[in-house]
Amino acid sequence: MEPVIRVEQLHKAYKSGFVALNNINLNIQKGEIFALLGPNGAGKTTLISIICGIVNSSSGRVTVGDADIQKDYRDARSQIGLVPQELSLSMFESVWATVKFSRGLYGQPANDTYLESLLRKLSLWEKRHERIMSLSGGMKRRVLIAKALSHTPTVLFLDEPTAGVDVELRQDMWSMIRELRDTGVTIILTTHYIEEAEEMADRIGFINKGEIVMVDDKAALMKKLGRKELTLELPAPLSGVPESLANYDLTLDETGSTLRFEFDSRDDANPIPALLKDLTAQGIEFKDLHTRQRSLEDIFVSLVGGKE
Ligand SMILES: Nc1ncnc2c1ncn2[C@@H]1O[C@H](COP(=O)(O)OP(=O)(O)OP(=O)(O)O)[C@@H](O)[C@H]1O
Repeated sequence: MEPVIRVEQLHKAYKSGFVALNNINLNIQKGEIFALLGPNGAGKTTLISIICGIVNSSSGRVTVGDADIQKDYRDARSQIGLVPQELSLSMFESVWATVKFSRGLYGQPANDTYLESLLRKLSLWEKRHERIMSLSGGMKRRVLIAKALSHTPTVLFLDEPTAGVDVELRQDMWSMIRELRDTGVTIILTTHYIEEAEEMADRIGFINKGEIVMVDDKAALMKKLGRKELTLELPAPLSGVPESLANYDLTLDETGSTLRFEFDSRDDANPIPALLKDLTAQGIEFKDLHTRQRSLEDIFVSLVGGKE
């Protein structure tokens, strides 16, 4: 797949001197749903604001398609739709007028046929004559998406699309975003809900303190999530993992008293009995043991944990 967005060595220091982005490199593939996951203040909004041309970078390069966001600003911007975090709508306007006006802002010729199909796709067509103020919160969010897509962009950014929305509306947003992707729009969403990234994304990028700490396919992450960890508390510390146990994925903590064993819980054969037998044969005893499933949250915490 070819990248539709390329971010190279992107650096952002705000006027205060605060470094919000530290040499970010990232490619977004055409047609994917990419979730940018990170805690509050990680730099998610700064990153998408730079790509969308709202905030200037300190250094580095971003291209959308073949357009450089600084040199070919208009071209780059015309390929992007942005759904901001806050509801930013004129409450007295009708749905139709709002969406039509947005398209005009991009200097695009009127295309009522396209706007009709867009409003139908977002289940807004029946509401087109209603004023924004009379719509429910969910419908207002749909109007924001319609505005962002009014100039036929190929890439849609959604900044925290379901922050503060109830469970039902969240499910609704998720299926709508999937439908948009199925029509060929590349989707980039920021979220601090791990569940949202897990549910929606083809790929997930973890950002923390202005750095991309990992980018991976969701499938690869789920494989890691399929892993279980067995922890054995030993009565007497070991100086190292014995050679004869090298074929097990074992790690010893720094005290030598906790032995951890990672294994794939989806394998039919459970490796724990064999390991315990081999430990006994080595004369290694344990006073306690427990297992736990690795979660996306564990992976995230282990990635960002050392950076406090
Ligand atoms: N205009 C600004 N001047 C100085 N610092 C800023 C400015 N805008 C953002 N920051 C700081 O940059 C860091 C990254 O902010 P950003 O909004 O990009 O994070 P975020 O990951 O989107 O967080 P959230 O999930 O809370 O929206 C934060 O520490 C923030 O305080």
